[in-house]
Amino acid sequence: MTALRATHIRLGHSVGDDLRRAWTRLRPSRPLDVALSTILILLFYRLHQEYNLPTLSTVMHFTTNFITDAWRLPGVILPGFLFITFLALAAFLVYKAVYNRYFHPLSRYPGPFWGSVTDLYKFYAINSIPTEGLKLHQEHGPLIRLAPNLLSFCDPRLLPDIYHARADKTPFYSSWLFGNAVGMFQTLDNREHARKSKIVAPCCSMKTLKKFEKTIDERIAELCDRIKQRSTAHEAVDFSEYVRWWLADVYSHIAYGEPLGCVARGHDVNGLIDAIQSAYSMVGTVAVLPWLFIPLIKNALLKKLVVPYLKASKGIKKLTDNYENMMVKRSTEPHLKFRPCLFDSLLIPNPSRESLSPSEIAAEHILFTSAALDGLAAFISPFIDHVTQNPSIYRTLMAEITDFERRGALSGPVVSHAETTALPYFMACISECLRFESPAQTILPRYVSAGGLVYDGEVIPAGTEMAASPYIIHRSRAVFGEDADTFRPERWLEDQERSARMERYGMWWGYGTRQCTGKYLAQMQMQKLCLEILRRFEVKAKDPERRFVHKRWAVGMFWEQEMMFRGREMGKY
Ligand code: HEM
Repeated sequence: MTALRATHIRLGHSVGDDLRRAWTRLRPSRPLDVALSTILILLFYRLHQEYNLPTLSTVMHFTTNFITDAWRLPGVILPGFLFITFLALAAFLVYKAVYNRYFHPLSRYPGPFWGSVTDLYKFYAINSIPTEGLKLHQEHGPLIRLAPNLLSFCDPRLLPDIYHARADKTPFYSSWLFGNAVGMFQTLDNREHARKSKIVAPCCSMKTLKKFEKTIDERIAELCDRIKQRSTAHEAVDFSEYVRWWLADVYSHIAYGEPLGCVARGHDVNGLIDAIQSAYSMVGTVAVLPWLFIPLIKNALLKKLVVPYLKASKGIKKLTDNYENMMVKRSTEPHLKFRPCLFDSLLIPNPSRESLSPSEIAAEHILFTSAALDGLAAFISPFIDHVTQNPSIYRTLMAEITDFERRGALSGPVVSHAETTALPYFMACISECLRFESPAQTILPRYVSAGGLVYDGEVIPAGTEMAASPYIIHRSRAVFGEDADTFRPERWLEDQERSARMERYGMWWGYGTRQCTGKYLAQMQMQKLCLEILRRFEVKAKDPERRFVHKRWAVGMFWEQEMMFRGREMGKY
């Protein structure tokens, strides 16, 4: 709250300073500003002439007339009221836009015009940041203003100052609020997050996850069998779709004791994947206009009237239903009752620590279901594409895998997670794909904490939203090299000191204390699956000219990745 209240602190600037600064900004080198301001002034002049409404007293006069004449002129009252409301709203918006553009404490920072006047620019920025944001940073430098109170930064040295343990998230994250509780990811307050993380994070440590490695093996073996069936029939496989089905199955198996059955049945069982993807529209909207949408969806009556008709909320409902059905199944079906599952420890009361409420546990499950699918799908699809489409990378990688097979260093039926980490070139490809693709690629905003932040001699006030996009940070030439725009795994093998620096400033798992909780689960799944696919099959794009459909949402989305697989003989080497 302190951070929020501090948003409008002016840092000792006087009105005179502001006016002078605004005046210096209106110079002919900014023709777009001058043109827009002129249009605005002309528009107001026209309104003034047309409706003869030059002063506040005239507006008051109209208002009182409308009210007193109400009983006589019912046909006029509504249009009149609407007109005045419209006028008041327009005046407020213009005032806000002018304030944001010229008098806001962040007005000195460069950036897109619309970002400097309205929060609505976030609608565009949320998905365009990896491409447009990168260009803006190249043009304007390390800090750009994406919305009146939001600065995007691309200087990796700022990461520890922004993503520190006491930093609060901003309402940008307040999406998916249809339930009564929020998961860790959407928890804004750092203390509240620490409370939840203390309880949930131990479920996701590498040591705990070891017990699910055999479960992952079972699912990998099933997927590879399916792909093999298709490959013997010389049929192309939509790999991106199979990956999503596989991820839904693995998560369900680990979290509830049995797979959903997507890979076996060859479709999105219960429409769960569609449900997750449909929720994105709401995520985007709530993230951009939290002040409008959060009260709306939290209001009991509106929630009843509006929310059931939104496609996104149907998606969330499906996720919740899936969670509830699976929990009922677990408690009633004997073969599931004693199978160990991911969040078992959350359900057992433990006097030595706090517990999560049932709705908080449900929120974590729903969050994990969607994170487990999106983040990993955004990694596995492009990984297989990068390493198989580049002949030199593919040759080097396959030579390494063959060499390890020959030496008996890859066990079966599925390679172990520990074994995957021993292949240096394979691991360099993993790091390079995390860097280059950055599955979570949108901006990840935090409030500047009390006391503000000094950067380049300038004070950025407390309460400012500061955000970095992993995709942009990973293009820093100072950290990742002059060829940061190229996919080149070798960069991870050339110089130990540089590799350590790249690790230190990499934010593929996020940065600081609020890094990805599913990191170890993700690593285990992606390294084992990718290596096993490459080890068992020769992989080619069906049409190298049209390899997939790609959309940059908050995470990268891949569809229609048609690939041809041909069985390799394992153990031949
Ligand atoms: C390649 C795969 C993945 C990538 C690149 C990834 C990336 C990220 C990133 C960048 C964040 C931080 C976002 C922020 O600062 O706001 C994050 C948070 C999170 N991720 Fe992942 N993720 C992946 C897979 C997973 C998986 C498989 C799970 C769980 C099954 C998961 C669960 C979470 C959770 C719970 C958070 C919130 C952490 C918190 O706020 O404390 N992620 N992830």
